[in-house]
Amino acid sequence: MESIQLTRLLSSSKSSTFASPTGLTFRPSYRLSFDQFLKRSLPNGKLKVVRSEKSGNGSVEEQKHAVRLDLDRDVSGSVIGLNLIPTSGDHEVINTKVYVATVTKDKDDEIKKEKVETRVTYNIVFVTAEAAPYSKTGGLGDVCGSLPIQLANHGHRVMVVSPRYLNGSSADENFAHVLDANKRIKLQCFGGEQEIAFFHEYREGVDWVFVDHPSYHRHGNPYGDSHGSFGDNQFRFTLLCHAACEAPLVLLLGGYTYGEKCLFLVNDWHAGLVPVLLASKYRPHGVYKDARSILVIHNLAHQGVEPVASFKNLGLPSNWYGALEWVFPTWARTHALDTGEAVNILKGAIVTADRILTVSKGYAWEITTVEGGYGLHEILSSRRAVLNGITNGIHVSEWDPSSDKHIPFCYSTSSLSGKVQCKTALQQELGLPIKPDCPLIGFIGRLDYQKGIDLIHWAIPELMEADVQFVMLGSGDPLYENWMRSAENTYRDKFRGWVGFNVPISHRITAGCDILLMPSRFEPCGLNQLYAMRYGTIPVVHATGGLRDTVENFNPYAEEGSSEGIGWAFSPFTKDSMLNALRTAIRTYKDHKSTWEGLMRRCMQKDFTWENAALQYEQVFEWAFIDPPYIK
Ligand SMILES: Nc1ncnc2c1ncn2[C@@H]1O[C@H](COP(=O)(O)OP(=O)(O)O[C@H]2O[C@H](CO)[C@@H](O)[C@H](O)[C@H]2O)[C@@H](O)[C@H]1O
Repeated sequence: MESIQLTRLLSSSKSSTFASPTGLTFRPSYRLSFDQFLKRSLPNGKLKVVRSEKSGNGSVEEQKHAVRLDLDRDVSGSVIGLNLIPTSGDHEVINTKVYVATVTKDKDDEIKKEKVETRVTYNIVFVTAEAAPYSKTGGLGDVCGSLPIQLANHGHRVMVVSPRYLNGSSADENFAHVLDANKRIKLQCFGGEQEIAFFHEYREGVDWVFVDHPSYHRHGNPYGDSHGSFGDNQFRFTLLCHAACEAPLVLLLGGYTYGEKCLFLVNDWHAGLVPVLLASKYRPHGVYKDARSILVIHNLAHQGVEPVASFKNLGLPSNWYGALEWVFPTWARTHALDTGEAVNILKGAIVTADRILTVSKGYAWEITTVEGGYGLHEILSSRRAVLNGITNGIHVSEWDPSSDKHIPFCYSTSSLSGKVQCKTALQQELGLPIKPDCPLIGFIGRLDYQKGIDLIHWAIPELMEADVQFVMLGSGDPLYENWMRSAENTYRDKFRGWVGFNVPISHRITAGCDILLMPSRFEPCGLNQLYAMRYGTIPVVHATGGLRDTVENFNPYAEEGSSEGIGWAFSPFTKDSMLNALRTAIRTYKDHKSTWEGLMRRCMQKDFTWENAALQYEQVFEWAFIDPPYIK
């Protein structure tokens, strides 16, 4: 069987940068390598046929992206078609409407199936404090490391801008293939000119762009070290935002810039100055008039709040203070003379971005409530018309029990035996008694207030009375790190606490455990429960935000025993409610083996690919460009 893609350029969508059709350009899908393109004109002269053969494992082969489609004209000068040619030099790309037809042929060359879909492609610029595998402290890194690749697979031109962190550890190896882009620029902020350099790697169809500055080179993680958060984080992420606004204008990637008509996807407060800069610094000078920005909120608890005096450092016109202005309620002030005034970067992004997204539908609603809005619920409610929730996907090839290189035995729905082997191997690795039938419960995550770690702390004495084993992997609050160490001594045969951040171990725990516990106080989406399900590990979660959206409660008595549930979502947020859910899960595991296997299979069959989410993102992109910029 071979697959042929027909790509036809029909029209530009709102090509305001290029007044006449002669300016139309199209950047072909990154899924196809240049050498695989076969140019063919159809009789009407307007259709080009592009042929692609994928490699055996379905992966993409070598890609060259300095490619331009030039216009074919008839003698009168009218456009009649397109030519595909290699190109170099500065070249602006605008949005195009691409009709993609997939035709499947059998060996006798008979057409069996034809599927035609319309896609508008965009120049997308992610701005983020972390992007895996280069940098990751949590789910933000996962999302910004995988969603861009999916969008590039859909034919969009995608750049991800994040800092080039170097901390002198083996993690620096993650940047081994990142090269100096030979572009230094000076940014106006913090009382003078700050010089930064751009680095770049083109990988999996995405331009990974890194902002380099000495303040990104230090021990610790992207935000802090063992002494706490870095004191100059506002400076470090202000640089990121200024640099990200310049990158589409100044960086020649694959021979041409991204240009002004791009879509900024601004992730969390670290990137929050981008929409404020677009509105205050660029648009008044006629730049980025056709760009749009979408704020993606992964965690509202962190807002980038600093003293008012720091406003002058941000490189914003002074009359824009109001956008970032923030006054703490009286109860949150520290002393009688504290006026509560501050600058809040996330708030600035909420009031200037064209649209707002969060990482699940449930969380999109929660942040408009007093309980979930962290003081921003009223502002967020006022923008409800442009606020949407899209549940994250996961990197399904990185998290795949049938091929995971971090786990000792692979398995799949058709052969589950590897799972119990992963479990006994994990028990052995952790020095726990090897008991294949003893329910093994896992927790992976940051040890902080959000993750409900206090609930686990209070529940452990009761839980340890049952015939169970418990393993925790996490770092964060030193109080809980020390508690994990001491609990190991108290429950030698039942409890293990691994303090640290370790990706291979997180895979082994995900595969080896029977149950994954996530008692998060709030959870915008949550990825660990999705990874767990893919590995047939049943989630027990607090029914909040994305956890409630993704973990359908299993009720053995519902629907005459054929409940489609895939885990347990407990509520309210109390120790007893969590223990009840865990006891039900443990009982089901021990006494109802076939029910448990059904749960495992249903979990593993769930579709958490990025494909689903990417289509929803594309819908929101379209809406963003239908409306004029929120702040003109
Ligand atoms: N000690 C450790 N060792 C190894 N790996 C570890 C680890 N601790 C955590 N991880 C990994 O970090 C990621 C955590 O992702 P989550 O989505 O669960 O939470 P996080 O709160 O960071 O993300 C925020 O952003 C994401 C993305 O939008 C939202 O899903 C989430 O709700 C929101 O709080 C997972 O890949 C997990 O395996």
